[in-house]
Amino acid sequence: MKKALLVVNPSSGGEQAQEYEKLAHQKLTTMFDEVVVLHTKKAGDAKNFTREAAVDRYHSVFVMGGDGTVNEGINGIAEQAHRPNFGFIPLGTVNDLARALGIPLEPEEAIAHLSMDALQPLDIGKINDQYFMNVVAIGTIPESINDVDPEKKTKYGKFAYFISGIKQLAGTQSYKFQLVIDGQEKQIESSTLLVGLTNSIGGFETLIPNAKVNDGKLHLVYLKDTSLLDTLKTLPDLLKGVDSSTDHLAYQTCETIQIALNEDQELATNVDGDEGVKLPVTLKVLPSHLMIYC
Ligand SMILES: Nc1ncnc2c1ncn2[C@@H]1O[C@H](COP(=O)(O)OP(=O)(O)OP(=O)(O)O)[C@@H](O)[C@H]1O
Repeated sequence: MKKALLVVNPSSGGEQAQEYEKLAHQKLTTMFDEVVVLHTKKAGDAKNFTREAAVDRYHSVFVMGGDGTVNEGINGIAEQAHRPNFGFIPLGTVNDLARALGIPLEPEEAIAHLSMDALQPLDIGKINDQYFMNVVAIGTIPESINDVDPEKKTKYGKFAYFISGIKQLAGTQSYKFQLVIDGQEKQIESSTLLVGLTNSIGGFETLIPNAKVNDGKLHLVYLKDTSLLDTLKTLPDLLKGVDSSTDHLAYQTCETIQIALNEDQELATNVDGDEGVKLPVTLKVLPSHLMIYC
């Protein structure tokens, strides 16, 4: 008997949230013998619900919500011996994983698009004890995103991130990072460093065009900037999409990376759009760790 769990974040999806839930439930009942629906009430619920479903050996788990809910859903199953197939209906403002997988951004279309046969392996990343599916960002611009008021983020979406990033540029500060990339030590100075798993970062779908969802690689991009003028020089290269190092940006792929600050400073990471752990961090890729409905 095939059993599925649908986790719904009722705070995502606006006025039509209930209608989307009804449609998703109807669709899943055509695919599975039993469908259990659970609603989140707070941060951490989606992770707990999917973890319990993995322990109970569900065939598949689905989440409806923004990238935060998708990240939690993945964190719930990533460490389990039995990992149910994972699916999601994007209801957020950024939806990077949906963009990377070509899942329709329109919820009704995404629901109609779900099929038992449309499954593919997905790489996920691990940062210290936590999992991510899109990006770990560190430095001046990500710090400013960590400070965006969650209500504004929901209301203005990508635009809020953009404005906060631009505002922060005025006070660009570079950091001296100590990196160990696949065992090789490297000292760099940069305002902003990204480790991506997919081509879509912060809603910009062509930022790392070569990053495929199951290429078994982490994609490291960092700005070679130490002043506002340097930062501005990186923008055309960033907007074009990063597929090689330039005078202003560095790009390389790897499987593991350790990131620490050289000096005695505190810096938090941003993991899949939400504030994450502080440096130092160790990141690694878990190739094809999950099967995802796409
Ligand atoms: N019932 C609820 N009411 C209010 N907030 C909730 C509820 N359930 C979960 N949450 C919060 O929603 C967060 C996740 O939101 P998520 O990122 O999925 O949606 P979003 O903010 O609409 O999307 P995006 O960030 O892409 O715009 C959780 O971390 C939790 O804090």
